[in-house]
Amino acid sequence: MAQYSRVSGTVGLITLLNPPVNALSAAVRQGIVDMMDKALSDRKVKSVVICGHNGKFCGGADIREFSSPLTGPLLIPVIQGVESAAKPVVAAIEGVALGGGLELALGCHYRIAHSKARLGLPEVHLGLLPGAGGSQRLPRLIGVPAALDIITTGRHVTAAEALKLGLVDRVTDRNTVDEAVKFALSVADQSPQSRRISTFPCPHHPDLDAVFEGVMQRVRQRARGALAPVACVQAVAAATLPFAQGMERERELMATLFTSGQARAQQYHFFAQRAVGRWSMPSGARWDKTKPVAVHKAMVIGLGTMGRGISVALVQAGVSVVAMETNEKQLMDAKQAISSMLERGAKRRGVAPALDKIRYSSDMQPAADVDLVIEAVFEDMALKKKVFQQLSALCKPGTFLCSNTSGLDVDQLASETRTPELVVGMHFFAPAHVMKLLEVVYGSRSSPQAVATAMELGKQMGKVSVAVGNCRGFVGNRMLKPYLEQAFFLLEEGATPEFVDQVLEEFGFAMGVFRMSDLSGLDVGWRVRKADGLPDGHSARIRQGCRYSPLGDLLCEQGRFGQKTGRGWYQYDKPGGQVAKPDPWLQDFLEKFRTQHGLVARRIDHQEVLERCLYALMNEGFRILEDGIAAGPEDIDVIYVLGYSWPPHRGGPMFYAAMVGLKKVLERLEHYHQEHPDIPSLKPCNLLRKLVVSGSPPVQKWREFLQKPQSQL
Ligand SMILES: CC/C=C\C/C=C/C(=O)SCCNC(=O)CCNC(=O)[C@H](O)C(C)(C)COP(=O)(O)OP(=O)(O)OC[C@H]1O[C@@H](n2cnc3c(N)ncnc32)[C@H](O)[C@@H]1OP(=O)(O)O
Repeated sequence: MAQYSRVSGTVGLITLLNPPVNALSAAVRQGIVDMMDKALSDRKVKSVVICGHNGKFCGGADIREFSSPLTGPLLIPVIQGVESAAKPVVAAIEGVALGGGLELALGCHYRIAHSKARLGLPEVHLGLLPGAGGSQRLPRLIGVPAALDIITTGRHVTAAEALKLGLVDRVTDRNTVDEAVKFALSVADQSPQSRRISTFPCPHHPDLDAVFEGVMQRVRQRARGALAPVACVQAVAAATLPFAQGMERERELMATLFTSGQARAQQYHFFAQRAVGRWSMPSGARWDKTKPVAVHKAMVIGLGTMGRGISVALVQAGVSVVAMETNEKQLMDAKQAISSMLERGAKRRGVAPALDKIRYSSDMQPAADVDLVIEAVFEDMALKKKVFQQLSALCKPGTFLCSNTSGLDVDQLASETRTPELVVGMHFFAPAHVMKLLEVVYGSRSSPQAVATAMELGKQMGKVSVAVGNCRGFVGNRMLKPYLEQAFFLLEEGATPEFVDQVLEEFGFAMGVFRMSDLSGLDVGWRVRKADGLPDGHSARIRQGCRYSPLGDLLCEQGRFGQKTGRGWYQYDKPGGQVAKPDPWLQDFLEKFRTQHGLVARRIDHQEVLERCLYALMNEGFRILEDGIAAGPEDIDVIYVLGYSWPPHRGGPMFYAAMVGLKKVLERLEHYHQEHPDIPSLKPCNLLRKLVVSGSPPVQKWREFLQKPQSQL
């Protein structure tokens, strides 16, 4: 809804009221219409101010309403009503003006923003475009290139930048509503006619065609098959037409996006990112019943790539850090690398680098005086255990002990300490100061407070933290295993790395499975597999009675560790080179391998690559839910979109399974399992069967079919 009052004698003040972000629900839209009528019919009122309740102008259209039939007045005529008002209307922008919120502000005749306000049109992240006139008014106000940038990236603009761009008329550090009221008084006698953006011509640009062409090319490259970014460019292109025609084009494009599965997927992802914050543990402990401990000082042990990124992320979150590394050369290199990362980050954010927040050590002693330790040494259980033993002896009571591990048993590490309840896994993703995902892994003895503290620290570091149970590979890497496995089997059966990667990249992954393996290094998984004992000789393709592909191991034996060695599944021009080229050596190697093992190469098509890789991965996701390692499908989907480059416009693997149809996924898995009975990951899991028998409920209902989560090893 919206509230109305008359202030300073002649200013009608309309306050949008829909906590927490004053989203433009049907009631708010109706409120704007009613309160505008009131202000316009009140003869004492000479000008109007629109503001938002509780320091937030407006977070945009109410996204929750998108999934049900529309009620109440439409946003476009509501904004047109504001723009065509005969009395000047001023938007008082505090907090955020996003999406429909900014579109409403663009319908006002003046915009006053608080210096800390953020403005933007982030609809592209929801699979949409600014469809309430935003794609037509913004370019008219600030020009096509700036509008294209804001609309296609969906980025938030600071008040300072907004002023520079001409998006707002004034920025203030004072009370924004008071300033807007003063401003409204000063313009009360002026006609709003010349301030209606819809009447502006689109500003001239010497080579608009080249601008659109360049942006469209960039957008298509980045979009990975997403429709919205392309539609955003098309909508802005229509701003060169008369306003009414541009609006019609905006409407057509919006209608296509609105009904697309992509918009549904991206809106699901929006809410899933928020849902994972409401974590729970097998004991019943929950996010809203557990208070995290504030972390002021932390120690990072091991300054390889991960330790450096973690240190930077902690410092940027305002935490004092002791960064520790025993190897002198590594320590020196890390100091330099961390300082320059901090300097670059500070420059980007327009602040001073917090170099004084970090100090370095070559021994463990400072651990005695910190609130939390993140161990980030090499992924080796014996080494990590030793570190945890030392920490247990050194740390003051109450210090949280966290391991940055990508899949090792957190319970084993905890058992090396006197305080297993204070031990959790914190699985960061490289580069740790950039990637948004954090898996927080609770062991069987982790206390709710340890989990709450790690979750909150992750949030403070700008991450989306997902609490997961303890099992090999946790959620992300556990699901990666059957996916990789299928890719290897497909090579054995006749596919090439280039073809498999092409299919997966067309699906929307940033990189296919083989390019990704080359980038992360083939030796990492090899070392883990060797520790488990590799099969050899005639049994090379069988492990524990099941089909096993030794291809990755054989490549590593040849010193082909991927991009860093210049050779892996592809060849590169030099070690560390970035351009992957098909390698004739590999082709020859695969042919010899097939001959040696009596395999006959067959033609493998696009559908088989997609189904075998993705359905095996999804099947493992169902198992993870069944085992209680993830509390719900949203947790898995957030992990895959934010950590494993799953395309956001496909929602995540569990959402995608529901989109494809659970029945179809089940049937295809049954088919492939019949063809390959020696591959257990293709055997459909019970939860999938149960969901199909129950009529394939939507993903939002799956939690009702899950057992209480529990830690399983
Ligand atoms: C017919 C269509 C016509 C016109 C086109 C217009 C389209 C749009 O406007 S689409 C919406 C565009 N706006 C956005 O994308 C903004 C989305 N929100 C955010 O980015 C953030 O929430 C925020 C920056 C506004 C605030 O961030 P923060 O303080 O970190 O809070 P949360 O993100 O946790 O959000 C709190 C709470 O509010 C819910 N919420 C936020 N925005 C919306 C919204 N636009 N509609 C509905 N609900 C919203 C959010 O889900 C949180 O609630 P839950 O924890 O219960 O999920």
